[in-house]
Amino acid sequence: MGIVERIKEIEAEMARTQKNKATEYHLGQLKAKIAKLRTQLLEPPKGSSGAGEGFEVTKFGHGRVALIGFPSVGKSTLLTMLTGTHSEAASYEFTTLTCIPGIIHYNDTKIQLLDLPGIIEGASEGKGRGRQVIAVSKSADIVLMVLDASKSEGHRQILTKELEAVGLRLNKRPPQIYFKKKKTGGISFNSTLHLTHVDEKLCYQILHEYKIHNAEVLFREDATVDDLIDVIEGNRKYMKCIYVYNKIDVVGIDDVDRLARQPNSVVISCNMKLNLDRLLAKMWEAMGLVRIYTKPQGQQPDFTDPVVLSADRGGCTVEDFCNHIHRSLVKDVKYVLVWGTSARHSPQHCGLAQMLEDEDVVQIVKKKEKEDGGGRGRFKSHSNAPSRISDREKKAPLKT
Ligand SMILES: Nc1nc2c(ncn2[C@@H]2O[C@H](COP(=O)(O)OP(=O)(O)OP(=O)(O)O)[C@@H](O)[C@H]2O)c(=O)[nH]1
Ligand SMILES: [K+]
Ligand SMILES: [Mg+2]
Repeated sequence: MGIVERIKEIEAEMARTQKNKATEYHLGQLKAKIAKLRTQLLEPPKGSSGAGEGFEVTKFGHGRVALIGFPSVGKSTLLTMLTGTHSEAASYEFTTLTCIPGIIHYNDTKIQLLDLPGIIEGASEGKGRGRQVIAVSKSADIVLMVLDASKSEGHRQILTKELEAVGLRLNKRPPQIYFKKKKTGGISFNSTLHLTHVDEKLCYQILHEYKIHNAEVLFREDATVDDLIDVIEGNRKYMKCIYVYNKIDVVGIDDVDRLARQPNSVVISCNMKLNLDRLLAKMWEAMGLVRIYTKPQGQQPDFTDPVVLSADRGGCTVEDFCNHIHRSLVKDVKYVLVWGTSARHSPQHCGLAQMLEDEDVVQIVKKKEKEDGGGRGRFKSHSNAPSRISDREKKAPLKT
């Protein structure tokens, strides 16, 4: 019997089982069985390479965003509008059959946007090109779930379920459970607060299902069986997702208003170019990118080509900034001067551990060089010491 049939059979058994104190252990065990089967389903078929033909797109730019949604919601239309790339759009379903990348130029950065084939219910079990589409979306930094505003009820839940079935967790953070497998010593189960979903016995059952007999488990929140399974599986990806309700030109204003008020949601119309800038701003915020402008010694900062760091990938300390410029730079750095919101005063002498913030200006002072214009106090004499520069001012050359 195939894995998918096995999963269906267990789900049917769970649906038939009365939910009560006595059966919760059995149900918990069935959930673990399904999670294990789903992980097996995810393993790429023996000998296959990654996501399959037409889906191997190399990463490019400062971040990656994947367009996920049912067929004909407007994904390709949106990519064509936001990037210089044309992706075929048409009213029939499955117009797009491969992954088509475009580049969004935004805030001095390049963000790779991926158009993908529409996915349908059952995608996680391999329906259509679901498995490849979802594999590519897992490689992105954030997901834009594109929905047809005129018929999105239920679609959002279905898509969320399909993505969760392959280990994606949208707009969630990892459960606060400390879990460590041990060589010996049996299972130690502790919690820092009263638990209402999981008790020691259920935890043992779940661990037993994974043939784990020695482990340390500490619940730091009132987590559920699903949370515990997620922690044991350890292969979940926690991603931000923006719900993009497209085609609001064919929807009543009160429905549009209701959709717009939902968290992590944006309402747009590609056809009427409505609200696309708001979508870009929400996307930018979700990406959490940090632009650092370099200021060469004795010169003005270069505002055209920032070093772009990301809190999710690598981090935003002065050290990350130096490593981004080149690996061997860190050892020559005596300290750096920072202007901007992360500095208490401008410029501030900082070390490698200083966390940088978006639009900071950084000047590196190397060990052998002396500082620009003498000591800290004397630097003040340059009235043009850059502080937080607004976009407008950036355009006009700083007075020297
Ligand atoms: N009314 C309206 N129609 C739109 C809008 N955006 C796209 N469409 C239409 O919706 C249809 C589907 O658009 P596509 O961009 O092909 O949708 P898709 O999600 O890429 O479709 P697949 O590639 O098949 O998954 C096309 O006829 C578009 O012209 C919109 O804002 N309003
Ligand atoms: K289409
Ligand atoms: Mg398309």
